[in-house]
Amino acid sequence: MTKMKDLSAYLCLTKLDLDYNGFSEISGLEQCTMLTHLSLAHNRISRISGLYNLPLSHLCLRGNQLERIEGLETIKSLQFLDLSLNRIRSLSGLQNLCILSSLNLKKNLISEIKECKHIHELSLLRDLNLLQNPVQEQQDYRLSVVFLLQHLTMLDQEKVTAEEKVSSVNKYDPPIEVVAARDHMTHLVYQLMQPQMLYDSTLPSADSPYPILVLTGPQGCGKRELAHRLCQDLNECFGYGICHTTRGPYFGEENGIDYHFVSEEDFQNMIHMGKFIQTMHYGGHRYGLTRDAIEEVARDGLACCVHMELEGVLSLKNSFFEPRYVLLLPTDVEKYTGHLKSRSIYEPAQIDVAVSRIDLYTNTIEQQPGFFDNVIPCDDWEEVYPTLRQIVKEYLLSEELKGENNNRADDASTAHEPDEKPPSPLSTLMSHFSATLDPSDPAHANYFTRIQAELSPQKNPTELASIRRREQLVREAVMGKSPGVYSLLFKSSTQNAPSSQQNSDSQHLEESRETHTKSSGSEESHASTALSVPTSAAAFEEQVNGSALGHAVETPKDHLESDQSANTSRADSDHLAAVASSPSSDRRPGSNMKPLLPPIPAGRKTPLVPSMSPSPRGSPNTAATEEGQTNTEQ
Ligand SMILES: Nc1ncnc2c1ncn2[C@@H]1O[C@H](COP(=O)(O)OP(=O)(O)OP(=O)(O)O)[C@@H](O)[C@H]1O
Repeated sequence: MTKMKDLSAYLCLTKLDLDYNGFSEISGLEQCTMLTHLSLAHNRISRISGLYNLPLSHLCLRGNQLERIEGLETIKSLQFLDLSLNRIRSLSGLQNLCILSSLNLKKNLISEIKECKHIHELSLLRDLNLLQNPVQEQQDYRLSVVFLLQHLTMLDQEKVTAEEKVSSVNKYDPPIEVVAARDHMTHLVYQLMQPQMLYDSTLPSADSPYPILVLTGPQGCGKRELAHRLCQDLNECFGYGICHTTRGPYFGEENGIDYHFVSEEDFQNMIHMGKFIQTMHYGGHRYGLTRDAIEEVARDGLACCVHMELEGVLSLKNSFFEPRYVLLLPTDVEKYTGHLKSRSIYEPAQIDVAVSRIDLYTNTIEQQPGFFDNVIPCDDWEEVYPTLRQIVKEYLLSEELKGENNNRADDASTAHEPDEKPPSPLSTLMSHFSATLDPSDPAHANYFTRIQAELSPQKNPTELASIRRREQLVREAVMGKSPGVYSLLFKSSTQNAPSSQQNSDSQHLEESRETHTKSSGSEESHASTALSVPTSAAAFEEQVNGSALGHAVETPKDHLESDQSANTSRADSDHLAAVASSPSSDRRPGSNMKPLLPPIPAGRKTPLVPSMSPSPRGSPNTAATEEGQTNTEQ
């Protein structure tokens, strides 16, 4: 048949199959108000019409000459639609079919993934077939469609798996945790590809994490100013960690003070050089915290204070650092918006983003109690800084007091208890940084596993030797026989700044070679060296020489002498430093062999091979020697 007949007389008709005819038009069905199933497959229909208000639930127009989807808007009851084997290019025309659950568009001419936007709102759509359409050639076609149509359970006759759904979301709209994990992974991989360095300055104590204070919160909440102010105010304790950014400086900002302003290309290169600990995209620019930025502060014997957005915090939480996080949260949106406007540097869209991100922070507080160590509402600018200062002071003071008590206790009784250690400002900060962690919190599991490992009685002979030596010196200090070495160590002075592995190595060599040479030495050198713990490499040397335990029982006098000897003439020191840093030097048996991984003191998360190559910041070895510094071994 080539023309449809008038079927008005069949009012109760529910199913009609007219496949394989020659119809070019749909007609004669207007009165069939009970018709739910209609099949007109393999005809010559080029336009959908004549179906107005029919109660169809199943419609098949397979194998016709359709070029567009039209005339279906009023068929609200449609659930199964087969338009396969046509010439359809767009999915427009389907958007009103709110209970559509199955759509077959196999063998059509759909070429763009973006066509899915027309069926994006069809929340009951479960089965979509786009097989043999040009769109299949598009890169990541399946993942993109799964992402755009998240209710689908079947795509192209294949089940959509849960893994596919998760992957698609992680690819196209990753949650911030995923972004942070990827960011961390990227930097870790690039870092591992570099010659490895031991960053002694961030490990002033093997027992505590290096203290970092992170001020976080939405853009323009004042955290940067607060960080600067805190570092000025408590400059005995904190140094400002300068991040890198690809954005240009605002008026009044200075390179190397507010940020290191770098080009996109430089930033990218730095990523590839494994410089960053974390990075983040914000407002079309990149921001990142480098290992060197932290090192710079740590070498001054200070805790590092940085500011960053939530994504940065998440990324940092994946790293081996264990900062304290203080959230500065605007609670009065109007006031916050007003403040952002008054800065006159933000576009309205930027302000909207910043304001909308408040929810990110509040949700995090609600969903992950304890995620931030402290939350300070930052609506009242007069009050914020004193509050922050108070919190930080409380950390410091309470720990200082605790430290004093420990000292006294040490004095009175711990001469026989070598496990007690007196605190230093930085170490008290560190101990506080670790003191309030909750062991039941999975976020801190890693930390506690590590602490557990550190508390383990199984220490190797070298570690024992190191611990005993420190304890001995501490007892001396407490009894007034030597200066308060712990308090001297972390003062903001270059004299006490810890040094690199290579430098420590050379120092140790110097000590070991001149242990019995008496020469005059300054107090600083004594203080600094007295605190030393053998470096891994030095420990290795001790082991090679079979003298690790010998060191363990060496007397304080030996120490004094070796410390003094460490401060011998600069020429000697330079020479030894050069020898120590020279890969070909014959400084210990087997030193001409491939470097062997020495034992790592407990508490180090990353086993690092001491590098013979100069540090990116210039050879700390040389620098330290030039400054006539003595070394603090870790
Ligand atoms: N390394 C980093 N990682 C994550 N976020 C960062 C980092 N460095 C800076 N940020 C944050 O990126 C956002 C944009 O920084 P930018 O300096 O451009 O903003 P701002 O307008 O000066 O606001 P603010 O006063 O909060 O710094 C700020 O919230 C800032 O704290």
